[in-house]
Amino acid sequence: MTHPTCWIYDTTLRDGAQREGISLSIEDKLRIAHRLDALGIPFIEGGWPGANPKDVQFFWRLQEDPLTQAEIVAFCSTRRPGTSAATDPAFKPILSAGTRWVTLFGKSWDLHVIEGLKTSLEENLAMIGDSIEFLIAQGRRIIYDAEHWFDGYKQNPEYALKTLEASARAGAEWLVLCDTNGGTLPHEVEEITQIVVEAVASWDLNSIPQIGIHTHNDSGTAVANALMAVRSGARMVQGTMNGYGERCGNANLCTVIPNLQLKLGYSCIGEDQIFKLTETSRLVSELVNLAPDEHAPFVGLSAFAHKGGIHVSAVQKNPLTYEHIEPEKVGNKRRIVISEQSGLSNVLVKARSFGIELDRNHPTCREILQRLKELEHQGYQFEAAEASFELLMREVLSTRKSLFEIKGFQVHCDKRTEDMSSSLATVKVTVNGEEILASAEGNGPVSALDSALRKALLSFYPSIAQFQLTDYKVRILDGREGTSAKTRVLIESSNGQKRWTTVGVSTNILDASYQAVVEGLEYGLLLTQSQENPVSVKLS
Ligand SMILES: CC(=O)SCCNC(=O)CCNC(=O)[C@H](O)C(C)(C)COP(=O)(O)OP(=O)(O)OC[C@H]1O[C@@H](n2cnc3c(N)ncnc32)[C@H](O)[C@@H]1OP(=O)(O)O
Ligand SMILES: CC(=O)C(=O)O
Repeated sequence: MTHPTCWIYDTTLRDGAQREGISLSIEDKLRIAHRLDALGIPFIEGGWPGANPKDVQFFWRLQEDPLTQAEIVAFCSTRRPGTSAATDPAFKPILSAGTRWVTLFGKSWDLHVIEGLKTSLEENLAMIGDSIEFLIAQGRRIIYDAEHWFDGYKQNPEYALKTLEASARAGAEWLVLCDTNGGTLPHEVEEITQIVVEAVASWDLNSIPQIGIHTHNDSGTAVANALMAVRSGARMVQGTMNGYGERCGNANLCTVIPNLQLKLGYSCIGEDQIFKLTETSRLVSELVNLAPDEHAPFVGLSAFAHKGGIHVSAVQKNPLTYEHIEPEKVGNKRRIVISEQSGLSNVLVKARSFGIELDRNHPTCREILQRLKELEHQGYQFEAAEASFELLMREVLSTRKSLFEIKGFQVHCDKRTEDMSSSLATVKVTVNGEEILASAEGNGPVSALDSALRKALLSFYPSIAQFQLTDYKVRILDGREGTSAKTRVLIESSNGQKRWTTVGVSTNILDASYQAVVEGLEYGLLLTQSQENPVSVKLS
């Protein structure tokens, strides 16, 4: 069966870069463009050559290092009122960008023509027509972005259609309906797109342009609007990776593509490429220096995370019970989260992931679940601290090895001047019956304590030298208690190959940190030992 094509047009490098907080270097832009190319996106808008020096150079750099399959597109506006396209200096850098395709945006809304451009409705039609004809005469193919299409159509449908007709008669191959202010709702997009498709078919043209859609997310409906337009006959969707864009963003292509391809049967990117979507989404968020949205549909870390016991129990029997697609199709994976919302099914799945086979009828399983729920009630949170949960599980199963025992610690903090503060920690530890007293300094109490513990244990466990504390998060659990509030500390550690997270809770921030640091070291040592001597536990 052949699937209809819906062309995906990515504008992350132009409209995406208009999001507050994003500033891309030329190198970032090149890396993103190549990743989108590898994902199979057919049109990639690179920027507005001439609007800034970076965008000019980006297109030149791409000429030296071209994309393999995507069309790179330059973006610009129609000529200025009262000039001619041939003499408008703005088109010079567009031509020197050397792209085959140019996207030209023009005004559809009479309000913008009169009040924004301060020109006549007739002159705006001439600006659209001249600009397109000029660029085509220079060998370019044109995508026409009808800015404020839906608002313009609602105010003055006759004039809005005239602007589209002017672009079609001048030779634009795509007419893209833009919901620039993002205020239009899905049913309106459906209805108006249908009207446009019919109108365009009724014009007497040598070649009938195709319709595209460009939506913004100000009403939270950018993706829904794009899908409705496709249902009404649009065959190009413009959007951005992770929905980045001006104000509330653009249609998120990481949501649009799987919906179109996996649900509505359109061909957007190769069937052997869609599994790269999650990886590409995360890479782009890394390059734009924004934390990935963990709850993003399809590609978020939590998109296929199951937390409620009822869900986990059912998903074990058949994933379709709580998943709308197979996560692997978009390169994501199923995760089972452990928390006070868990049932025995969560415990069994987690145990298996730790190499522990449990029988759900064994009373110890219930005991683990009860301990988990009691500790979460006290403020512990295990969903992000799976290393602490594994230690808890091993303790209940009596398989938690005693690698060291801490007899006590002292921390002394010294603040002498505004700029000078230091801490000194002393710990007493026993390992294999031998007692060690070690002290270390740090720039704060947690760092001093961590260093003193490592110092005490290093000669017994040399692998500790590889462990690093990679993240430290503190959360106040009952803020109304002020400085005597209960604190939860999450510590992420790494041995260079693996990362693990541990948790501590106390009204004393140092004690909470201490619990998390000690479990972090213990878990790291367990990992080292299990790499050297793999063990599995079976409890039935
Ligand atoms: C819907 C969209 O997202 S469109 C893309 C928006 N993106 C950007 O604006 C980012 C890049 N923009 C820029 O770097 C600058 O705004 C430039 C280089 C384009 C223009 O800078 P300036 O010449 O200093 O003008 P300025 O930004 O103050 O105003 C924009 C001008 O473009 C005009 N303009 C807006 N749309 C169009 C259009 N479709 N056709 C022709 N002119 C237009 C405005 O009327 C205004 O003209 P004016 O200076 O005579 O009032
Ligand atoms: C062209 C464009 O970015 C818009 O109308 O939103």
